[in-house]
Amino acid sequence: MASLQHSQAIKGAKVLMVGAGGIGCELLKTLALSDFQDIHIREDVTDWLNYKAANVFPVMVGWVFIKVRDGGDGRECSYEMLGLILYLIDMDTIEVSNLNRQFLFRQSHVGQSKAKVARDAVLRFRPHISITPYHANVKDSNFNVDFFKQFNVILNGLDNLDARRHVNRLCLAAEVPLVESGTTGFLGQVTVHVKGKTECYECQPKPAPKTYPVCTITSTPSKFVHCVVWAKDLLFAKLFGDKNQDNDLNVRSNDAARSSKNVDDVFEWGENEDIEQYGRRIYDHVFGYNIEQALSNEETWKNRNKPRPIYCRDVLPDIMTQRNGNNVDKTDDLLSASAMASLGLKNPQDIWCLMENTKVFIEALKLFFTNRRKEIGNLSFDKDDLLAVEFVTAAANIRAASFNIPLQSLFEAKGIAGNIVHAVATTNAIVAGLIVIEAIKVLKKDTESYRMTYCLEHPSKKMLLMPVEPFEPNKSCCVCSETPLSLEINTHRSKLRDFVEKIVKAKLGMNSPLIMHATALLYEVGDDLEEDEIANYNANLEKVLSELPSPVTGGTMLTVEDLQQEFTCNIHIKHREEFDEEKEPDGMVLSGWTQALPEKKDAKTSNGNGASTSKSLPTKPGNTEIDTEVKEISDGTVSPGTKRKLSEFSDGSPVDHSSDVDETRNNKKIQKHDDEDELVMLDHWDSDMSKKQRLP
Ligand SMILES: Nc1ncnc2c1ncn2[C@@H]1O[C@H](COP(=O)(O)OP(=O)(O)OP(=O)(O)O)[C@@H](O)[C@H]1O
Ligand SMILES: [Zn+2]
Repeated sequence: MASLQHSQAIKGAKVLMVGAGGIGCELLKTLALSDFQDIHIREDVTDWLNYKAANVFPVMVGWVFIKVRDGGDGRECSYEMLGLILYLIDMDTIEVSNLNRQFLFRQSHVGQSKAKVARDAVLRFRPHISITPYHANVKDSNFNVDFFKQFNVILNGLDNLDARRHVNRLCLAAEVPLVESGTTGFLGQVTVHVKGKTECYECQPKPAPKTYPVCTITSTPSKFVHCVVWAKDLLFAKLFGDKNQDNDLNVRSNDAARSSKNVDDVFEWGENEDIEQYGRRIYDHVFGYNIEQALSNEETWKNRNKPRPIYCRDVLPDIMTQRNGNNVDKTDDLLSASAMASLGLKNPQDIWCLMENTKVFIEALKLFFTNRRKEIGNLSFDKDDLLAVEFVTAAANIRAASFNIPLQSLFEAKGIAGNIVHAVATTNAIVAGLIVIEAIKVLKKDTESYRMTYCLEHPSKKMLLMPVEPFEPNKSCCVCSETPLSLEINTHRSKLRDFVEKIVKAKLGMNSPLIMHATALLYEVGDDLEEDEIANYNANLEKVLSELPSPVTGGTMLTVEDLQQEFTCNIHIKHREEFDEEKEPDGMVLSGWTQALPEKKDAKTSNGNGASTSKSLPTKPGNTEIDTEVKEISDGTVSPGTKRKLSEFSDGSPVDHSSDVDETRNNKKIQKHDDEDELVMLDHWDSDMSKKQRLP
């Protein structure tokens, strides 16, 4: 399989891998094992592969290889490593949660750099390979365009849009090809991006994450996910997060008896208040009093089932320490870190009853306030923080009980709260194989054979993979073309800070922005700035646009630049007075697409190793056949974002996004910002792009 051509292409290649997580570890192993000279595989494996479909075979490099090594039947299996030079960047250390998903890591590695451990693990079976690990963020300034220029190809195994966009821009600036990848459960994809030849990673918009109207979260939940969003973004944030953050929870109580003297904010912990008392008071406020308040608004419940208020004393009359006994040994790390452990609840897949949820709620709150007091005020929900997950699960379940919504286990709630689609190791292995295949084509400069390949969940016609010829660059992409963007904004009300935070950083993904109006520099970030410059820029941040030293008004063209990313963007400003709070929560609307359909190309599809198949993809937009939408996969990876007809390739089942969770706060809808995974799109891209048919 590994032809001389392949070997020569790999020989001496200098490759940068970004990310040593689920895909990254597979990729590192597959890369290290890929450069074999000769391979004989067991017949049963060959049969299986032939049966499954020829196009699956090449992408199973890693998988097959392991099979061969494990179960060899005496046939020869030889390979020889050539001079592959690998650089590997990952900013993370290994956590317990990585162990069962990333096969290179062991318990003893917890706390160590992922990049270094991954390197060491691979060196054990490929000692001659050169792997340079960086325990660092790829957005650090030392990984600049010059750093990127030294590589023949960049391979991404990342899990968030922000880092992906950053790498995309550096690859464009350095003119180095990028092989991008992502998986979600059984779904996966690998795409190739070569400047000027194919679309860049940002040529196609990313579908907007699901958002929920504020009132659904605060008043009328109808699904468990609504309860989780409430528990995580409102209650958890209110109790343990930044006190200055806006929060839609009702913090006032007219019930003087229950709120004692804290009538202004019932969430304030009273000085002499026992922690369990405090927990019970919060419980009664959010699950009892607030529900009664909501019920008093008759109009809301005309066509809905009424919730029932729940008070702690009705579910759990006794003080918990008495019930548990005082036998909890607080010196035991686990008992003090987990409410479940402390209460003797073992199976995370069990669905707790209301009383158990109430106990977990009170116990988790107690543990936060007794053992993690210093963190309070700075916490944000982290799916890997067990105590936080326990608290959110319990709170979501109690709310669900109140609204007559079926309760869920901690395992389920964690998946929803953390926006987790459980990883499937085989998908990662397949995707890693696909990355290597595309990387080899890139190294061979075999442009014609590049394929974007999508792993489908439901194979049909014996195909698991859908390879598609890459698209040409999108002429209206603001990243790889110079098409200006347009921004509707109230120039008399919005401050420069709003523009920087909501547009330049959040939407354009710039790290170190510089903002210019004609020749006037309005804002800049950098280590080498003088103090007076910093003061000046800080003062500008607080000014409304029309009152800046060089006023920004309707008709102004702003230039925004990120020097590290070598990315420049012109933004045409349009003044607009009013914005719809629900639909345009940022109070500004950025648009960029000229709506032109990408140029048509011949509808060539092929199998993963370049041979073509007889299947062709749909030819007309608005095809009346049932389309399956292949879209953003939740860990920030992107599949076409447009409709493709998959019916010839799959059974047409839609991609399941049920676990995509979004947040709601600040009296408005906001987009999901999972700890790693932010999916952002420019306003109005979605509606138009969802109609586009990229395939000719
Ligand atoms: N900006 C960045 N710089 C360097 N590495 C990054 C950056 N952003 C993400 N990564 C790395 O990319 C990897 C993505 O891998 P993966 O999706 O498997 O996530 P994980 O954290 O390993 O697992 P999980 O998210 O399932 O807990 C992670 O190891 C993460 O540290
Ligand atoms: Zn582009």
